[in-house]
Amino acid sequence: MTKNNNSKALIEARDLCVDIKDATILKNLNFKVAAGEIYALLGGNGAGKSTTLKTFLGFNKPVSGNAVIDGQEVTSALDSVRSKTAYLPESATLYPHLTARENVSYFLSLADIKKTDAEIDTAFEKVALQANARERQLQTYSKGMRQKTAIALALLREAPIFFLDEPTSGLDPVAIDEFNQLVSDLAANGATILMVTHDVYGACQVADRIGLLRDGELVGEYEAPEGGRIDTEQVHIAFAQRQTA
Ligand SMILES: Nc1ncnc2c1ncn2[C@@H]1O[C@H](COP(=O)(O)OP(=O)(O)OP(=O)(O)O)[C@@H](O)[C@H]1O
Repeated sequence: MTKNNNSKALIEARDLCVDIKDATILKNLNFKVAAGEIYALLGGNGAGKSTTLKTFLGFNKPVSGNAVIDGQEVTSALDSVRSKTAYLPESATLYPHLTARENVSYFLSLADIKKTDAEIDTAFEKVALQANARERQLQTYSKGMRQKTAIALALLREAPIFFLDEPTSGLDPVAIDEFNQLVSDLAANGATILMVTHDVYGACQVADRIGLLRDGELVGEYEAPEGGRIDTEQVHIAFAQRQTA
């Protein structure tokens, strides 16, 4: 896999340093995610995954270095950057008492985006959200179905860049496979995806590249071979060593 070699970087950490309450959390973080690439930032508890995501979402201001999205520094071009990005938190922040269709329509109207019912149905079809579920309140949904709704919304917003926070935690194995397929399809259609996770196996299944994060530093990068996957055992060993080093 060499997607990243020729494509423009849409997500980039450049010598990124972030402090939280006087503690240095991210230490000179450098990585690039190319257009159409799936990059998994893998790390144990407290490694700095959420801090990295929050920095790219504009909630943390770097003390030095840059978080750059599509060539723009996040903190100085927040509105522009946010219009290009979709964020899927660990628990989707949609309204439980609204149906999937109502949720999507409501959030689109907030963003002043007009879509027809047919276009909304096309998005639901792309994420394989069954027709008979679309008019049900989200409080009756599984986590996998809520994620599908959130991704359908992102597709309708035409956001080309996705940030996924522990996307497969709490999903059963079938839902994980389905989700990974959906993420691969998104990337195949041009989406750029940064996911943070502590799931070595899941990251190796879906990512084009993995960055191993430990104690706020990138300590290794792994790339899938052309047409293949990143070797789970190699990453698992490195992950375990890094945890105990
Ligand atoms: N609001 C905060 N106040 C104090 N320390 C914080 C705060 N947020 C994060 N930290 C610290 O920053 C470090 C990185 O946390 P972060 O949440 O980014 O890690 P993570 O890799 O996402 O971990 P997890 O997998 O447990 O969610 C940790 O040591 C954490 O205690």
